[in-house]
Amino acid sequence: MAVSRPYPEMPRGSGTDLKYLSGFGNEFASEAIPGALPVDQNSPKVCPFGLYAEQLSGTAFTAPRRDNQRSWLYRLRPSVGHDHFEPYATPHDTLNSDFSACISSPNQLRWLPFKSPGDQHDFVDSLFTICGSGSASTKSGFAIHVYALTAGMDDRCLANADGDFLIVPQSGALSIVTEFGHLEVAPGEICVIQRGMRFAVNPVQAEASGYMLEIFSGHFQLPELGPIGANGLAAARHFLSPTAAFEDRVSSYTVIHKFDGRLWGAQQDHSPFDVVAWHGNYAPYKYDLARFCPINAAAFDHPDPSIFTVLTCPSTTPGVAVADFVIFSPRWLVAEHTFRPPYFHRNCMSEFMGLIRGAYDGKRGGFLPGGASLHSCMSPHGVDVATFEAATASSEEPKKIGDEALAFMFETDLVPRVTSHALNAANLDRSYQQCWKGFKAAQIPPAAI
Ligand SMILES: O=C(O)Cc1cc(O)ccc1O
Ligand SMILES: [Fe+2]
Repeated sequence: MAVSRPYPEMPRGSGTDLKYLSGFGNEFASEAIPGALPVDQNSPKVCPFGLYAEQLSGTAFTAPRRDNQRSWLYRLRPSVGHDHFEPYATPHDTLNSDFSACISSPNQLRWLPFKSPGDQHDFVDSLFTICGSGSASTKSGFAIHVYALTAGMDDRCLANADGDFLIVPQSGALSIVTEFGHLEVAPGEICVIQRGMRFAVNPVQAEASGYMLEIFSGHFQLPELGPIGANGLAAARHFLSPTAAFEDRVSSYTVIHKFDGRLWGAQQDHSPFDVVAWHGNYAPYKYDLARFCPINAAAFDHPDPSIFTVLTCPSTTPGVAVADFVIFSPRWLVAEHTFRPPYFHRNCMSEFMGLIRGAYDGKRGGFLPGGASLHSCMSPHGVDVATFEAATASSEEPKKIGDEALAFMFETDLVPRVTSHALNAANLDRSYQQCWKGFKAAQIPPAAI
């Protein structure tokens, strides 16, 4: 059994003793100081210790009860206590939320591992958008970014008014400070920081890099399980939200605010992480992908990858996602008389893939940890020649895709447009097509014609 850590989450070897609240979408309550949380009501005339009550709404006030998300934060000072927002420039200008001027390419695209830009930079300054669709201002669409940071955010934080971030670390653990408390997220884990929440990302070691999906509409939810039943895939209890933690620190602090695709910065004279207690169902969370319980074919044929969906952001069309987060994690392949790797196909959805570690069973070479591929709507793709030949000659024995392999896919119904800096990047694999050259044509015997 790969997962042997005690439950709930215990300290993770980096000197932290973080405690988490478990469950997906629960009504949580947490206080860093006993008695800080008003119990009978949300807005007392005077809050305990003179704290300020503030609501953070993640859905419209009138959203149906089952979808409604909001939390109440009890803080040392109201979050409005900052100076004017001024435009905030990043050194490389590689963050996009408007894709109208970007190019949608039918070409199969692949990138070798993304490297950090070289100079010292933090999470925000390192953001590099690869592709996306729609726009933040219409609250529709998504963006896919990579990050590669070599510095902490010091006295700076980010809040994204444009949507939710799903962060997928690839190398280096992240220590994430949020208004709700602290999260530590290592490669093999993911975290979600929703719209509006202030947070700061710091590397636990010297560097960290990874991928990030941003959705401009809605929120992630667990996929329906249908005939699978009540259990399987990601279990709600394995999602972990932080416990309240605060600092009362006077400092020259910059609040960076991403709004309608642009970054703005405002100064304030204190840390924004001053929430002493909170309650509600709108809170960041993390999830250890090792806890995912995959379902797979037990007799024959290759199922569609939707069986590996961890989280989905639904569109308004039933069964169709703005974006799904899907993983290809350790599991047994046992299907008989079956081509076991991913089949050749053309998909009405678009597929962005990344590799956290190891090798992906659909590609023998070229798809590397920290790299990425994009197969857009109806662009044909599938295994390379070497993988095809090995799979058609392989034995019928059960085969384990072991702990060393972990790939993921962001699958979207929208058409991704690729930024010019991603299309012109030095690490774009300009010979990707070559991996599909050399398939021998099937031969129909003349007698069969
Ligand atoms: O293209 C890919 O590698 C992703 C994928 C995996 C799979 O098992 C079936 C279909 C599919 O698109
Ligand atoms: Fe695919």
